[in-house]
Amino acid sequence: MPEPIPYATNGTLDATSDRRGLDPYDAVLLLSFGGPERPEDVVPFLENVTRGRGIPRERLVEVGKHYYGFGGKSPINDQCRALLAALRAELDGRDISAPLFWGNRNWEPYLTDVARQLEARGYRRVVVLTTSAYPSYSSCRQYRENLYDAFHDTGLTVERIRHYADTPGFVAASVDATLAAIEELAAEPAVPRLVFVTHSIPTAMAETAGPQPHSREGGYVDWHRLVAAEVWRQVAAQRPIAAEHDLVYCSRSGPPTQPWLEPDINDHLTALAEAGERAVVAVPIGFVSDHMEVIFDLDTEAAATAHELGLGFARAGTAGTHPAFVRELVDLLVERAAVARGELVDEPTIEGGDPGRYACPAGCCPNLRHPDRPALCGLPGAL
Ligand SMILES: CC1=C(CCC(=O)O)c2cc3nc(cc4[nH]c(cc5[nH]c(cc1n2)c(C)c5CCC(=O)O)c(CCC(=O)O)c4C)C(CCC(=O)O)=C3C
Ligand SMILES: [Fe+2]
Repeated sequence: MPEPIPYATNGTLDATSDRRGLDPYDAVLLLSFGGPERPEDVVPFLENVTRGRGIPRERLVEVGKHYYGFGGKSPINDQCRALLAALRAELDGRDISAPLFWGNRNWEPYLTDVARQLEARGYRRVVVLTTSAYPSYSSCRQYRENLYDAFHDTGLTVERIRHYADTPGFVAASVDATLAAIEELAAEPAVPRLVFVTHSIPTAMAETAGPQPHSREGGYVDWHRLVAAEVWRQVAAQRPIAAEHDLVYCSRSGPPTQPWLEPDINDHLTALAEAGERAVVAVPIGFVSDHMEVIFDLDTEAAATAHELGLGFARAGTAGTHPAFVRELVDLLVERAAVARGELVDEPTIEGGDPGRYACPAGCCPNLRHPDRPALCGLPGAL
């Protein structure tokens, strides 16, 4: 027997074993960002993430401190393990025995290693779901480039589910989490204002994000605005909240000369306090789990800013392993398999949502530095 593949969720290790339910796929792959597990991992992890990305050294020192402040361990890998367990249970509950594997772009278990293991075991066709819900270079094409790097010299076919931020299950998880955060502010006399938060990206990346048509702000921002408005609408139907809501950003990096999406959450909290707002709920719709950006940029930094300003502050959870989200992801896998079999499918989204793409058109979310870098999961012949 060859070595077992780490992180196979059901012990089914070769492609000829039982793999019912997602035909024609013989395996599912959860693809995530990765994060350090111990202090010695922090520097090599940051080097992996930022190789060739032009991030100033001071920013790296600063981000390293965020990790060391949490013992050198990011929560993201444990969150992936929890998501794998939840997905396995949901798949089993639907009698889908296709094996589920896990690989990361920037840390162990590395995607490249998993790709080789799958090839060695005779897998042929894999469906991928990423822990990244929106279109943009950083949140979509960069994952597709890394899939190319890992799989292009294997015999495997790799396909992926569509973008899922605007699906009912992702939104339901965020609505529940926002209601829970509002409860935490119950002692505040003022009605809270919902401040939606996502990862800032360079404006040049934002303006070219996502398939056409999109507004001048680009597909990344458009998708967030739609999701934010829908979460606000569903929460407002159940609790008194402020009529206005906002979309703001965290985790800016890059050189100061390069424009990134604004406002930063800390600046925005200051502006809200000055305008007389008394309480806010930060809703991190841009993230799928409570990883380092969430526990540092929001729970540590933004919470401290709010405290200094005398602003009531609570942070809603991310989708994580919320049952509605886990069910949605499995629905999307089942839907993707039906598409691969050539069947017609519904593509559920929230009102006004874009169903996203199974395969990206040419030039979608372009790599602005290296436009010719190959990527998987595109339309045939499209770069
Ligand atoms: C859109 C987006 C998401 C959301 C979508 C998705 O989830 O994919 C995301 C997620 C994440 N980003 C993460 C970590 C980092 N991102 C960095 C740098 C960057 N992120 C960018 C964008 C995004 N990033 C960009 C444009 C850069 C600049 C450099 C470049 O152009 O590539 C850096 C370098 C240092 C810094 O500058 O901050 C680090 C350490 C972690 C792991 C957290 C953990 O460990 O718990 C996660 C989930
Ligand atoms: Fe990032």
